[in-house]
Amino acid sequence: MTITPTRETLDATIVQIIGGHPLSGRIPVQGSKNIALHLYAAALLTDAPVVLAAVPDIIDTAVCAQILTHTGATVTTTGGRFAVAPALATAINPVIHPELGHRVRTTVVLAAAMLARTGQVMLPYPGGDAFCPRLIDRHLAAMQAAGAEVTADATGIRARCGPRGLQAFTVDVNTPYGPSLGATVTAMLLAARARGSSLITHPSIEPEVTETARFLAERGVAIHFDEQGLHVVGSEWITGGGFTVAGDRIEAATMIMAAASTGGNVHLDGITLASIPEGLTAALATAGISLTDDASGGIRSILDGPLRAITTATGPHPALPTDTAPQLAAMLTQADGSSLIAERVYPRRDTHIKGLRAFGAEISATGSIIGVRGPVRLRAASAAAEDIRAVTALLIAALAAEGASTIRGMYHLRRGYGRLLANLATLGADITITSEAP
Ligand SMILES: CC(=O)N[C@H]1[C@@H](OP(=O)(O)OP(=O)(O)OC[C@H]2O[C@@H](n3ccc(=O)[nH]c3=O)[C@H](O)[C@@H]2O)O[C@H](CO)[C@@H](O)[C@@H]1O
Ligand SMILES: C=C(OP(=O)(O)O)C(=O)O
Repeated sequence: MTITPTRETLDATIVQIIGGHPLSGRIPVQGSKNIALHLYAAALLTDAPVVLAAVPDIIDTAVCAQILTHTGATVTTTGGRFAVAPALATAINPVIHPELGHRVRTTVVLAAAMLARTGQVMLPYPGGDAFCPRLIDRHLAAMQAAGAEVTADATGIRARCGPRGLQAFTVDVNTPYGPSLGATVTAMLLAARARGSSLITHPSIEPEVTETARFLAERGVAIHFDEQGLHVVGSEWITGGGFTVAGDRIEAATMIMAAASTGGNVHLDGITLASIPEGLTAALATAGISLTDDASGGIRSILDGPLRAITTATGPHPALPTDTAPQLAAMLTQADGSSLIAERVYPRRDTHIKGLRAFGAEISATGSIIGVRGPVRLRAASAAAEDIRAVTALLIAALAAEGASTIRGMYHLRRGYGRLLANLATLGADITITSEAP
């Protein structure tokens, strides 16, 4: 199956940036990558067609759409609208396409939806960014708790329920790094179809979880959070209808930090301050960037002088999102003083460091603590990265550096950002996209 532009085309793409121009202006924020991907899985649970609006035009949504098609669902994507009509339970092909499933992180969540609909599923090991081992034991524990027998071998995982189908269950989705976002959604989708009332303890409260819960609740699933956890009463019929994907808080953070790294401010449409996690707002405020809701819609970033060094830590929502830490490190190369970012969601997430050093950044990793010394006058460089947020960290460094830099790794960028380069150009970035000769 071919997703366009192809991986080969994107791997051969080189982005040249002539840095040193302050970025300012007004641009739209896309629908959230990670919320959309979990809603694609939730849509597989429904008994009537679903239309998702504001889906981002990225590789991961295209891959997930093809995974859904492979299960027998009818899907169409037009201009940010994703329409899906799942196959009847008896006609679902309970196999996640091995190659496609190995490309995205939500494979195991999609598999949970198929298990919930058909009582069985086969899936490859999930993909997504490979910055460190990313365990799925809590997802599999939820499947087992719901009554499935789960077996795994080198090629993938198989889960199968007995003749009684899914039963109500209790599962704990906590991990040594905090509640698992993905496993909370996996458990929630299983519970939405299990017979009886289930309890998910220590649930994640990331927007991916609360938006998927809202999607299910609007479709008739009884679901609520209390001090015990997340309660879900299984439903025999889950209706369809429309739902809008919330704005991408990680893309918003990326644009704010890119602009601030060049001394500029942005006005972002399609998102409000309520969608920005408190930990992110606080970290930006300490660095000298305040965010406000604008009367005309969207949010504005306002830099109150030279950037300042900060000490901060990533963590589960509403703390600073781990998916913004690489971009933050790039921005802090321009801040006055020594900054520290403690990574608390993944034991190591430091794939951006090597590339940032190529620009002359003074950056170190000691265990899970990233140290950045600034302000450094970055020099133009050629650099590549192999995951979404590491690539955006390099783009930020190139925008702040004097002269012409080249960045590679556009497959990873397009996995999560639909129009980032075009938006940066709108803000005044000097960007040329070329392709390496074959
Ligand atoms: C597609 C998507 O939405 N991806 C996001 C999702 O990933 P994802 O859902 O994979 O992240 P999790 O919240 O599950 O993982 C967080 C931490 O828990 C550990 N863990 C997770 C599951 C498990 O069964 N056992 C276990 O130990 C992981 O190794 C990791 O250290 O949340 C991450 C944390 O906010 C984000 O960085 C990703 O962008
Ligand atoms: C790590 C990320 O995504 P994924 O989980 O899809 O790899 C991310 O969005 O930063």
